[in-house]
Amino acid sequence: MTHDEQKYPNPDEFKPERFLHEDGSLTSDTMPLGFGWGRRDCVGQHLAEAALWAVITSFLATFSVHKAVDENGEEIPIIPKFLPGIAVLVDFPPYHSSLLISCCFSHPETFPCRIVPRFKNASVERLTQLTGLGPSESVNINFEPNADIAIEQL
Ligand code: HEM
Repeated sequence: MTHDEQKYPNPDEFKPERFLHEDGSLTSDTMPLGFGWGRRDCVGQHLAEAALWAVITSFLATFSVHKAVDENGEEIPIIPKFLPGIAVLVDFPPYHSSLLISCCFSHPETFPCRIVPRFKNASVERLTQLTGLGPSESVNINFEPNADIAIEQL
């Protein structure tokens, strides 16, 4: 269902822009299938979506992600490869019983990348605060969108 070519052309391609209008605003397609449907659908859906939104947007506001570079400074191309994995969903009586076992190419193979802070002169502690994952404290650092500092150099 999530690979319906009518709705999602080239469904195996990673294209987050599928879910954006031309002006960059989000479409109403929230792809809710992963949470089930009907009277036993996931009660944690809204919490899970809000938490993921907060984590991912905080991360992307703080860091940019780039291809890794080799010893000659050339970008290493990413060839997406996926590995099979098993997802099991079991539902118990008396409500209804079902067993779904899904085996598909669901896990991306690891690949090298470069995670670059968007802020100049920021320590790991300050960047952690900015993601909202560390202790909060007022921070005052220069915003520099193109700062090219690899995180391992901090
Ligand atoms: C990305 C995160 C999550 C995914 C993909 C997910 C997915 C699912 C799915 C597929 C079901 C079964 C729906 C069905 O039987 O049709 C389910 C049920 C459930 N989920 Fe989640 N879930 C997530 C996060 C959470 C969280 C954060 C909570 C709790 C805070 C939660 C609590 C539950 C509960 C209690 C049920 C059983 C509902 C029932 O049987 O009436 N889930 N979830």
